This record gives sequence, C-alpha cells and structure tokens, in this order.
Amino acid sequence: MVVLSKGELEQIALPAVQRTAPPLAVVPEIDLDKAARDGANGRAAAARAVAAACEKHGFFKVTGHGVPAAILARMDAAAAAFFALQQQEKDAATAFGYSSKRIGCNGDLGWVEYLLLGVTPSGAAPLPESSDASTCSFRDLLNEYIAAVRRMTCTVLKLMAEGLGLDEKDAFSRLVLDKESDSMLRVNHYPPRPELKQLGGHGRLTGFGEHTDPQIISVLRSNDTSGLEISLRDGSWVSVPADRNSFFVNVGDALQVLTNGRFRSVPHRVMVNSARPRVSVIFFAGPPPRERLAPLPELVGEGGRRCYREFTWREYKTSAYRTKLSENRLCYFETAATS
Ligand SMILES: O=C(O)CCC(=O)C(=O)O
Ligand SMILES: [Fe+2]
Repeated sequence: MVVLSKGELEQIALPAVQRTAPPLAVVPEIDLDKAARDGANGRAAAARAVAAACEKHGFFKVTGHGVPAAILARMDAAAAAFFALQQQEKDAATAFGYSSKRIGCNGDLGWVEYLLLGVTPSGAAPLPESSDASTCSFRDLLNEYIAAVRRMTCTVLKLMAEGLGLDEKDAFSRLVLDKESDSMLRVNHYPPRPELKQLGGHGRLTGFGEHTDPQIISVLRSNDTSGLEISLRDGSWVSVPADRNSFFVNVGDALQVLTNGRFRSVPHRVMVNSARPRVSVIFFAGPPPRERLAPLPELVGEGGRRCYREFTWREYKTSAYRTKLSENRLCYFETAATS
C-alpha cells in the first residue's frame, strides 16, 4: 500500500486561494443518434458542431452514443467492486495496471487510484498468467466496453474529419482502427475526501493534476460525481457537470498537431470536492507507435505555416512521459515562427 507522508498529502491539497469550485461549464452537446437519423443534413450539421467545439474548447459531450446501457451498468458495478477490495488485494493487481496516488514516474501525486490497461485490436491487453476467474470476467467486460466505445470513437473521429472538410474521411479513425493502434483504457477512482482537519484546512484536493492528454482523443464517462474541470482559452477554469448517461470527448495533443493547431488539446484536471467517490473510465484513442504525425497538408494550406515538425507517436509518447503532468509537452515539437 502506498501511504502518503504528511508533506505529500499537502502537495495534493490546493492552495487556499483555490478553495472554491469554479463556475459550471456550458458544454457543447452532439447527439450522434439524431445525426444518424437526420440524413446528410443532420450529419453535416453534427460535423460542423463537432469541429466548432474542438476549435473553441477542445471538449464536448456526446449523447445518443449507442453504447448499450447494460454494458455501462456492468462497468459501474465491476469498477465499484474492484476498488472496494482490500488494499492488499488491489496492490496484488499491479500486473493488471493498478496504481495508487502516484501518476506517472515524475513525482505527480493525486487523490486517486486507478487501473491503466493497454488496448490491443481485439480488446484489452492479455491478462497476466496468474489471473483468477473474477479478473477474467472483468477483462471480458472491459473488452466489450472497449469494442463499443471504439466504434463510437470512430464515428466521432469521422465527424471531425468531415467538419474540417478533409477529403479523407477516415484520416483520424484509421489510426485508431489500425491493428497496431496504441490505445489505452483507464479506470480512475477518486475516494471521497478525508475530513478537513486531516488536510490542515484545505477543502479541495487535486485528484488528477492539470494536463492535456497526449493521444488523438479521449472518450470519458463518469458516475454522477463531478470533479472534472477544463481550462478555457482565456486560462479560466470551469467545472464540468457530471452526466453518467453521456460521454465527454477531449481533444488530445496528437490531434492538435494533425490539425496544425486548429483543434485545441484541452487542459483539464480533476478536483476532489465531494463526499461521494468519483469513478471515471477513459478510452484514450492513440495512433500506432510508428505512425508519423505532422500537420495534414490540407490544413496547412498552400504557403501556410506548419506549426509542428514531423515525429512518430513513439517519439512523442516517450517525450511526454518524461515530463511532469502540467508541462507543455508539445513545445519541443513546435516549429519556429519563421519557418
Ligand atoms: O478521471 C477523470 O475524470 C479524468 C482523468 C484524466 O484526465 C485522465 O485520466 O487523463
Ligand atoms: Fe486526462
């Protein structure tokens, strides 16, 4: 079990000036079911709305997503059961991607425990040899979830390409459907915050510190507990109202590069401010490691400036994972303003 020292606990308590929650966000909504029912016009309108949301915020909400409610209910139950295990049992699941409080290897701490799993073309990465039956059934469920969410993710990515007016409508979705796509699934559990007195008076804890997601897009669903906050272009923070019936989409760094900066990789964080636990499940849609990423020529335009140099996804991921969460990880890949 990871026990935080008093000093470490203080690091995840926000400074006193940030004690109050920011205002509620007005999150753009895209109804995929309606877009499909309304024919070509409905689809074109949804594509335009998706592109507008990605340009303005890098964030929107998806309703009518088509992921069966039964899968979502089973995921909720399975995640709750896993995180309710004794600490010793959870610690034994490190081969299954379990970790607590420490995010990455660069000293970032958060009031969170999580499972982080690689995703292969057929679902979640193979189980460790010693897995028991309950782990296997959890894995089967994860695979069903991943298949359904990946389908929806690709619908969203096609709408993005259409909204950008790209000739190749699968310019983004093909990267996620590639058999070597480096996608991940993360299940986060933010335990209710401890008593104020244990925190020396700080009412809000950092669950997951400010960052952008490195992949193409992240597709998130949570329970009814809020806590997710996004940063707007003016640098202010807004709090995203929880909605267990919808998915939330974040534009990631790779998509910001592919769109030459037109779509915005949205800075976000999770604050633990509730007496109830927050559970979120995030599908990170990533390209194959060898994929060369660069601004799409159609989006640079003739004589236009390429804001990023070409690099492979492996190169970017390695570089991003060497930095602290809150660092601007893309700056090493930007071109000089004169080029
Ligand atoms: O748990 C959440 O709601 C978001 C967490 C997050 O941003 C991440 O895992 O990258
Ligand atoms: Fe994130």
